[in-house]
Amino acid sequence: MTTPLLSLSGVSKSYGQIRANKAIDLDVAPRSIHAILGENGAGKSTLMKLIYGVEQPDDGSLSWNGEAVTIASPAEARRLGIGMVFQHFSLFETLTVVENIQLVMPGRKADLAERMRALGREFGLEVDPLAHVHTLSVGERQRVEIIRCLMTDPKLLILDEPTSVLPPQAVEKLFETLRRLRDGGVSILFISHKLEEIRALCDRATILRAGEVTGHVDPRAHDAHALARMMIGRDMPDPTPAAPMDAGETRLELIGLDYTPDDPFATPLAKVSLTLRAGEILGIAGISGNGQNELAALISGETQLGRHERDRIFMMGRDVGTLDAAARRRLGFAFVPEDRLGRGAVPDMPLTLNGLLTAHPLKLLRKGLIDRRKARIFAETCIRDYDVRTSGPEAEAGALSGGNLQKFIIGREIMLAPKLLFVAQPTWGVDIGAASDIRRKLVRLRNEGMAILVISEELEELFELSDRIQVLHHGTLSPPLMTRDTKPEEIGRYMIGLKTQTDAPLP
Ligand SMILES: Nc1ncnc2c1ncn2[C@@H]1O[C@H](COP(=O)(O)OP(=O)(O)OP(=O)(O)O)[C@@H](O)[C@H]1O
Repeated sequence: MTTPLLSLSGVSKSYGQIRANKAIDLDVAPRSIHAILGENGAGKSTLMKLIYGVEQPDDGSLSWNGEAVTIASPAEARRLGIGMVFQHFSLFETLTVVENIQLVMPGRKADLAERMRALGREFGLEVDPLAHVHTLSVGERQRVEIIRCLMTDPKLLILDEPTSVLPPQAVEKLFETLRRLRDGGVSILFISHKLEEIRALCDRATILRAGEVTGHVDPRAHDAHALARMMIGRDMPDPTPAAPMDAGETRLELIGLDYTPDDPFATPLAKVSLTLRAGEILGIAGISGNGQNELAALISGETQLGRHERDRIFMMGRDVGTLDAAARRRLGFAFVPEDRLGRGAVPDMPLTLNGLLTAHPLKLLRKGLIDRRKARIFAETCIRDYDVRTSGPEAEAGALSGGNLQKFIIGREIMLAPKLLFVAQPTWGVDIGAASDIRRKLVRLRNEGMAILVISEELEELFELSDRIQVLHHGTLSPPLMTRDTKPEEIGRYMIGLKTQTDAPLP
């Protein structure tokens, strides 16, 4: 048997009472693409942090090419030949690509640019080294991050949910790159919740459940259902069907909304119109960076229109364009932002107080003071009903795994029983079991008469959820398309701009 490139034996890590990794054994073979699979909170990120030297194991040992090692820091990991591409990019927008590389790597600009181009050609990672980062698409930024790692000549590359930020075309390209890297002698550890992707890409998979390894398998030999069962220990439920509904009252209306942001890197919006009624889910498709953030800020009230701008944004029949977020919430509006830790929650506050952030109108305050008992019951209910895996309501939001925090925030907003719910990327980073629960809940709420607006980059998700879909491209919105009469390819044509706002939808 060939010596594994990396081998973990009996590795454990606890955070206080939580045993995030329990006696993990893992061998990563040379020249392999190895998936790490598991529900939210199963311990995947913790394991990667141990391998990259961000955290130290409490117990167990690691070996690299057959020799025992201690990886005391990320710098040490890089010296060994371990690179990590993070989910959140860490590039400076106003610098060029090569200037960003220069920050972490010695060398003349011209030489670095040449090495970048050579790596780009070899691995299909084309990016112009002289381009400013703010002009790059998400896919290109990710390529820069990967190139930056490759310049240190790693033998093992760790990618934490790299596809969650990419449009479908870019995913295929990334896979091509990863296969070439493997063939060139690099091993890859790949974390993803998307089982079909793992089956298409990876030669091996290790499955974690509640911090423990529950299996090492060849993912190509099992279908997605079987993998899901190993991960969550049960079968996936079927989706809830949408009940036929009569058109209800209009709860959200945008009429010819134009918006020119102050930020030169933001996307202006032009003539955006949509109507959303009670008992309906409207999906907004599109590749990120086409105005999603700007539109979300205008609808949520984070951005307000100038005083002279009237009759552009209506909620529950009221002109709300100039109202702030709190005033819109008082009308029965609730919002789950895409950015969970920045806008959705305060990381170093316990869940009880994070619940209060938006749920205080549910009489969780008494004479201006927090009613601790009620606030606690609210957080406990949310944790129970939305299957948030955490030590309890006093846990800090920042200590939850990404997917579990998402479940808490969605639960908190739904518990407000809003008339109009707006969810950006409802299942980002959420495992497949929890994602299907969230979708079923949204459809049930729609069946009960809630109006729901969903922004998502995942077409499959929008097709499962939405009654109608509109596509955002370069700050303009396509006409509404009835989901049941529309094929994904047609949405795809709007996504890349082959069809435009003024083209009539197909009959
Ligand atoms: N800094 C921390 N402090 C306390 N608990 C933590 C910390 N980091 C992780 N945990 C806990 O360790 C467990 C494993 O978390 P981890 O982030 O490794 O899961 P994950 O499998 O990567 O989940 P996800 O798919 O949601 O990202 C969770 O219960 C989490 O709450």
